[in-house]
Amino acid sequence: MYRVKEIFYTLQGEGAHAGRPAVFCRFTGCNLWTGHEEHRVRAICKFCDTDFVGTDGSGGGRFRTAADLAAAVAAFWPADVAGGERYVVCTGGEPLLQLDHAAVEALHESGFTVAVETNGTRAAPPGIDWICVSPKSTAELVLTSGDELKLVFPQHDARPERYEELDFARFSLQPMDGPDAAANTRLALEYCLTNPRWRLSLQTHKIVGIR
Ligand SMILES: C[S@@+](CC[C@H](N)C(=O)[O-])C[C@H]1O[C@@H](n2cnc3c(N)ncnc32)[C@H](O)[C@@H]1O
Ligand SMILES: Nc1nc2[nH]cc(C(=O)O)c2c(=O)[nH]1
Ligand code: SF4
Ligand SMILES: [Mg+2]
Repeated sequence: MYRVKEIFYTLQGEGAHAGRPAVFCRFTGCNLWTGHEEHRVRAICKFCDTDFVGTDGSGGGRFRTAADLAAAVAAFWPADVAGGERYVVCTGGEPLLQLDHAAVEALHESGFTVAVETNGTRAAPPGIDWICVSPKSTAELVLTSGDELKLVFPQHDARPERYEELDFARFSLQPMDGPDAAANTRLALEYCLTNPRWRLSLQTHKIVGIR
């Protein structure tokens, strides 16, 4: 059984694939925060910008099999668009609590290239086409290689230097959204200017006002 908060079609807003049309499949639940505001101060990850509780979002639900999940995702890829690769971003919550090899295979069989946004604390099933790891605070990192390491910045207990020798093809620094978003954007861009292995990742979907 897969529990999904919401499924929607939009542009990938962040990181190396920003601007790319994608179906987002947001899985319910996370191992670093319950998702309830009253627990945020005690959570390992305290700055989450996302509601991942329940299965009540648009396109959300409980899907019994991998084929059911893939069919639900495929229903959001517009039928009337020509060209381009079908692309799905599995996120959450923490997608690697639920995404397994069967789901990845079923998504491939439905014609999708499969990307994942993960906090990196759980192993990934084989076959994922793009793994973006976003380390959080003191949480132990299990996924130490992948396609992109996208660090939310600044985190006093998760500094960029700790990750920059890991085996990732791309290093992205994403300003922490919240009350200090403007100052954090300034800090992130200044860090990239002085540490050119890192590239600035803006949450462009928020800038243009889409999901
Ligand atoms: C909501 S998370 C879900 C996927 C996974 N649990 C993770 O943390 O990577 C999706 C992306 O949003 C980023 N994110 C969450 N809260 C943020 C915030 N306040 N500012 C900037 N990025 C944030 C995460 O670091 C991650 O890259
Ligand atoms: N447009 C858009 N791009 C995104 N990239 C990562 C997101 C996420 O919440 O995982 C996200 C999101 O929520 N919306
Ligand atoms: S790990 Fe990801 S989903 Fe979980 S609380 Fe942090 S940002 Fe949100
Ligand atoms: Mg988001």
